[in-house]
Amino acid sequence: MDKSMDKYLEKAEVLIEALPYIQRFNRKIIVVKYGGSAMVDEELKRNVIADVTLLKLVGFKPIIVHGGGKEISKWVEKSGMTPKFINGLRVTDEQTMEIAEMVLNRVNKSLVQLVEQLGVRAVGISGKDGGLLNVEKKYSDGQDIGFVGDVKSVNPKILYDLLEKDFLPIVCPIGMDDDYNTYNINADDAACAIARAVNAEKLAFLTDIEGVYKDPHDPSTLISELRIEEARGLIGSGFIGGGMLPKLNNCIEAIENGVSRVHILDGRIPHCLLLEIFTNKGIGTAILGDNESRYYHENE
Ligand SMILES: Nc1ncnc2c1ncn2[C@@H]1O[C@H](COP(=O)(O)OP(=O)(O)O)[C@@H](O)[C@H]1O
Ligand SMILES: CC(=O)N[C@@H](CCC(=O)OP(=O)(O)O)C(=O)O
Repeated sequence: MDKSMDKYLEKAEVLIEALPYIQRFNRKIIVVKYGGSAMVDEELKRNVIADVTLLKLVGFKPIIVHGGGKEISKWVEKSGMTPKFINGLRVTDEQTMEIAEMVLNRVNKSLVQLVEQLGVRAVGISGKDGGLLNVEKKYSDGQDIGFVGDVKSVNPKILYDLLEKDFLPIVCPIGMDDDYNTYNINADDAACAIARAVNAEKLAFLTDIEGVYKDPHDPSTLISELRIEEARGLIGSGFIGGGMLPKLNNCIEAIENGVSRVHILDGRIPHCLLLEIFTNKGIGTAILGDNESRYYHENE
């Protein structure tokens, strides 16, 4: 055969490899938590949005829940304040809350714009819309951290309505309490609560590290499959720190509450979402229930 045909054959093989996954996830909800470095770099941002748009176009029902912590910190500093975090959560006074809401809404609409440019209808909402995220004030180890919300309940009706009308929902992590006060929610917490409420088939956290390491100082200890009990053990061992701690706790909570598979992916790798979903190998760390494998079986 003509040598020049090889690269086309390779492309065809990639598509064939994707076929069972396209069938498996047809009409299934996939929640993508988008944050960290992949949000700051414009090219990576376009890649992530292109991937999610492709998922939508091949028949999945993706929902994006985004962060924007780095952008919020930039504007907090521009306002002459110093960003402050306790256990990974932003200490959010009234002025910081105002900045966070403005920044997150702006980020939200910029993501809508990118999706729309690719020809898919997107709707950007916050947890305030349609009563999506109802919160109560959160304390961190008993400390008052201001307007930080703990998700108490999720009303997913607005998401189901948007999905039914074929929109791609894009959600920013702001919510209200019973008295209609505005709260800042950690985007991982918001994504986990939403994935649980809609019984998502998959929850993927795009972050700025390869996945979970047994030892964060040794990249050769990257974990490909992590079962809930092992994850608890790792947390107990003290090897999980920083923002990975709440992330992993959210992963455990999601699996225990009906989300089938949870993934921590390196958002710095172009098209990490497609590589995880459409290839037999998968990447990053998959967090699984006790009897699950990260690879799907023919008879599942
Ligand atoms: N065992 C570990 N494995 C992987 N990452 C870890 C581990 N312990 C701590 N971390 C830190 O957690 C960070 C990811 O959390 P975070 O910065 O909150 O992500 P994001 O901003 O995407 O939500 C990594 O960049 C890493 O520095
Ligand atoms: C309470 C709290 O910490 N809220 C976060 C919300 C944004 C976020 O989580 O953004 P990333 O996912 O990009 O980190 C914050 O203010 O930074």
